[in-house]
Amino acid sequence: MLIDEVHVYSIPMRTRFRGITVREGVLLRGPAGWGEFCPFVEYDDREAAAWLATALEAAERGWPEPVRDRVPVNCTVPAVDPEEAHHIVTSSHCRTAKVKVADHPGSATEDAARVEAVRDALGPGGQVRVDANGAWEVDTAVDRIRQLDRAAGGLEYVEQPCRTVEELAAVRRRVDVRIAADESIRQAGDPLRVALAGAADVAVLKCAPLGGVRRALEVATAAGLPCVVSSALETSVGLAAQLALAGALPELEFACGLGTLALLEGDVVADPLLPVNGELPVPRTPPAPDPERLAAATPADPARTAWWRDRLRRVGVVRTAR
Ligand SMILES: O=C(O)CCC(=O)C1=CC=C[C@@H](O)[C@@H]1C(=O)O
Ligand SMILES: [Mg+2]
Repeated sequence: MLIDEVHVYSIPMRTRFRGITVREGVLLRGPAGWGEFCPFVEYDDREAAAWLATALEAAERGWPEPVRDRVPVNCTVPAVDPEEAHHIVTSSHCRTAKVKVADHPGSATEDAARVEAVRDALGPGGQVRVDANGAWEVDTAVDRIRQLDRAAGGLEYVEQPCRTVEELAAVRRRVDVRIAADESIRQAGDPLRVALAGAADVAVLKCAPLGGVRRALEVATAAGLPCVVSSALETSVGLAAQLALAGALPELEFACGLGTLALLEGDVVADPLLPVNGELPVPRTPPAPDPERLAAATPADPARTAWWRDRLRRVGVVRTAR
């Protein structure tokens, strides 16, 4: 590795999201700039290796040329009450909102109320999409999608309603709403399977778990579906890589899930990648961390810094051994 500087960060989330209340990771500096290594803590070293490849691509090599310089983004609405959902959407100024649903068993009524509030906040011209993170069985998915489609006055798409590709295909045959595959793309190892199985209308790409911008562009070509780039809850350093991917995709039909910095209580750069009028710029190079913000984001517990440094070392070994 050509890395000459490493910083561990820890930033609280504004609202619990994906079961997480604090986001942690490592920032690496190499000859091309800064990269972010932030696999979720439960991932093993093999899975984390793709995240390191993404960080090293940014730090050591840089990204391919973009074909656009701005990307429309959605705001992300966690599993919060309708009032808070309304507030998140209006304060984001985004024209598309992604709403988390199926957060816990028995959430159907709350989900519908949240989606109604989001539609109210957006008005008739906005787009509402939902993400169930694979929580439903096929019959439940069909019922819930119909119910949420009514609550939204029309859904743009539903992301990962069920866990498997076969279930997605079965749901897709029974509902009119588009199906987007997220976990099925990044965990299947064979993104073509999603398209061939007729399982999805949209592919959600996250460059961190796919192993970098170039690798994610190959996945986009292989999938042959319209793509949406979505974040992995990075700081602005990692978000820049996701924006490089969104900027380099030949076609971009939908808003991307890259408005997630608003979910964090802080950031590590002086000019955070927060959407303005529902858009983010496509950076040519990663932004450099700001020393004061970096210092403020240093973990209070030195054991967390040691844990991340050790993880980085282990994953570096796994990656080199491949
Ligand atoms: O797509 C978005 O609007 C935001 C990103 C987002 O929803 C996610 C980021 C990271 C982990 C995932 O559980 C989650 C997702 O399921 O898409
Ligand atoms: Mg998702």
